[in-house]
Amino acid sequence: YHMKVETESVQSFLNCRDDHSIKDFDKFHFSPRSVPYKHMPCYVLKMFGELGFINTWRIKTTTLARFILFVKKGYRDAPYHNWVHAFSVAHFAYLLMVNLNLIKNDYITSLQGLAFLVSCLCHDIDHRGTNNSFQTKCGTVLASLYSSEGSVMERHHLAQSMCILNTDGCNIFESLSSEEYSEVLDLLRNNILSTDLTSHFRMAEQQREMISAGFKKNDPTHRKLLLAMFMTCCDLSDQTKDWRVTKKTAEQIYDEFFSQGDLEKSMGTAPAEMMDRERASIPDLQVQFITNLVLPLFKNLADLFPAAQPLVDTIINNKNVWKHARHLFQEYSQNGTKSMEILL
Ligand SMILES: COc1ccc(Cl)c(-c2nnc3c(C)nc4ccc(C(=O)NCC(C)C)cc4n23)c1
Ligand SMILES: [Mg+2]
Ligand SMILES: [Zn+2]
Repeated sequence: YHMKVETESVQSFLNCRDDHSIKDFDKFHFSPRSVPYKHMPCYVLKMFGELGFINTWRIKTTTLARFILFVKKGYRDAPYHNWVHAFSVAHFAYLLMVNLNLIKNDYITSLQGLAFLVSCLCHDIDHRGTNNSFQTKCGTVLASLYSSEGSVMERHHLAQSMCILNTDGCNIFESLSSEEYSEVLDLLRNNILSTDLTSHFRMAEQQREMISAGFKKNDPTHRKLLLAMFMTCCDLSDQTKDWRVTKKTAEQIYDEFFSQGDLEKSMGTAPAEMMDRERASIPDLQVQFITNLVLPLFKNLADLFPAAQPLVDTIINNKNVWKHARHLFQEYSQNGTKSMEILL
């Protein structure tokens, strides 16, 4: 049996060498969700290689391959928070490093880049398709473990990531010195915890000030704020792709939200409006989310990196489609995601 698993997994890393069908893999407009599912592990390996991390940090390819497969296995098949989401988030980290030359222009060090890519890959491991307030409201096991510190799900994703690193043959950081090792774990912790949207709101103000005052490359606080900003950009990167991707993402997210709402109703608690398929208007919620969160975030990014301006333009286009969709939805208003079909 082990032979079968090993050969199958080795096979999954040979696919993308001869996959010439993928064009523009390193461009902002490329949708990582268009990569064939069975080629995704191989493309993760390719990203580590192209960013120079395998050589710089002396990572054994077999160890990296095994690590990637364990991370992939760590994701559940939730409608949105699954392995494909993790792959797309990691791909955007790769796009930022390649297109904004983050390491070459020493906005971040190579070690911070390595931790950034690994954090994105691991940031939602073992997500159950329910959010932090569900954990605390329903008193789940994860809430009993982490609710006193907040960011319940994010602490679980971090704990799961540490477990994988401590699994035989999966420690991709084994060749690092002890100080590099403790730094990379610290970065992993900060990066994964910063994907909690509610903590993003707290940092958004500081990020705004940092950008308008002028980013200082050797200011450790600026570095931390920048990495936190990058993590949220990657987590929301579906919004920077064309309408088809944005629409499909919304379908998956509200599929997950409405299932949580159904669960909360069956447990006798009233769900938030955005989780309630009877009350939520997806176009309205999306216009709000883009206006209040996505646009300010990517405008900050574009203020610091003008090469990111096309991302802002795409987000504005998508927001306008949602605005036009609003009246369409009212006309055909059915409940839940079914009415998404009317959007082309
Ligand atoms: C960065 O961490 C996360 C975690 C979970 C999710 Cl689902 C997302 C996420 N990724 N794409 C989306 C889109 C297109 N719409 C969303 C609408 C609402 C919310 C939400 O959680 N609102 C409550 C909060 C403001 C207190 C999240 C949404 N979202 C990001
Ligand atoms: Mg998350
Ligand atoms: Zn995520």
